[in-house]
Amino acid sequence: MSKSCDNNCGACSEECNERTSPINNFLEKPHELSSIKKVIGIVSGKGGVGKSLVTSMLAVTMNKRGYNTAILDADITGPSIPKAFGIDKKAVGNELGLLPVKSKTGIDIMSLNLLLESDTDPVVWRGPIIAGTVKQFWKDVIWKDIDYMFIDMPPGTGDVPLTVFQSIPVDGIIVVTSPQELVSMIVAKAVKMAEMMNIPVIGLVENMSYIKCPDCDKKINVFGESNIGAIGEKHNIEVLAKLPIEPEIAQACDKGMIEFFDFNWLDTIAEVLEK
Ligand SMILES: Nc1ncnc2c1ncn2[C@@H]1O[C@H](COP(=O)(O)OP(=O)(O)OP(=O)(O)O)[C@@H](O)[C@H]1O
Repeated sequence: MSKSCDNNCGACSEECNERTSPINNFLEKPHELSSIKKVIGIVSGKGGVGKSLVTSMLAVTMNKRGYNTAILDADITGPSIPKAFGIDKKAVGNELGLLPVKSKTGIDIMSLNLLLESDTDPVVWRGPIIAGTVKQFWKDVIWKDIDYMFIDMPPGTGDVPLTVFQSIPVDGIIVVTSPQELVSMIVAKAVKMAEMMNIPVIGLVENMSYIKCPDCDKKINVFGESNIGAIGEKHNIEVLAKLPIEPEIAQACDKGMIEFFDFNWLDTIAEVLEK
């Protein structure tokens, strides 16, 4: 029994001998026509560190390896996935459910921007509506024969990520950080949240880790020496990738060409996922 036990088993997630009622299970079933083998959440402690970019690149990496891949864009108020893939057509539905839009290389994508009339319309919604929309992307969209689904999570550890973790059976999370963040605190928070939700942390990705000198190929740590390795060790989590600051990445995203950008930074993650 936990030291702080107040005998309210209904509101507690700890398994113990004194438990009087089962742990609450808020998991939602996917659409009956969906088939999704693995669900990976991409999280970050704050916005703008490259979470959507890593989500897109992971989907591209797995798709190139021959897997049926999908992206559920749960970043409802800042959906940037359709732009990176240059998708301008809208998602449509039929009497059975909503259909994801296929990218040029065949990645299934659902994002609020694929449903809004104009992708510049702001989403001024309260938390429960946003969380409800994410649940609908899971329950009402027909995700056919998906080997790997990547969820671009909203940044932070607030209400919406919590609902996503409770309602979607996430197999593991990948934490994206950047060196200028308060990495140690951010990673600790993400790891603790994952522990509370019983979700394994697959590994860490350090984005904007360095720039490569165009003349001599030397790696320059713009934000100083990274201590992501030590932080990973402290929490027993592997650092799976370090991405450089690369203007061509930003350009590929801006032009909607991320699928055709040549990179291999995430191959280690692909191998871990395949295992
Ligand atoms: N390594 C990089 N090199 C160059 N540009 C990058 C890199 N990582 C991200 N960017 C650019 O930075 C911007 C923000 O990235 P992104 O949208 O992936 O962040 P995010 O963490 O998902 O943000 P938010 O959660 O606020 O939506 C994008 O324009 C992206 O193209």
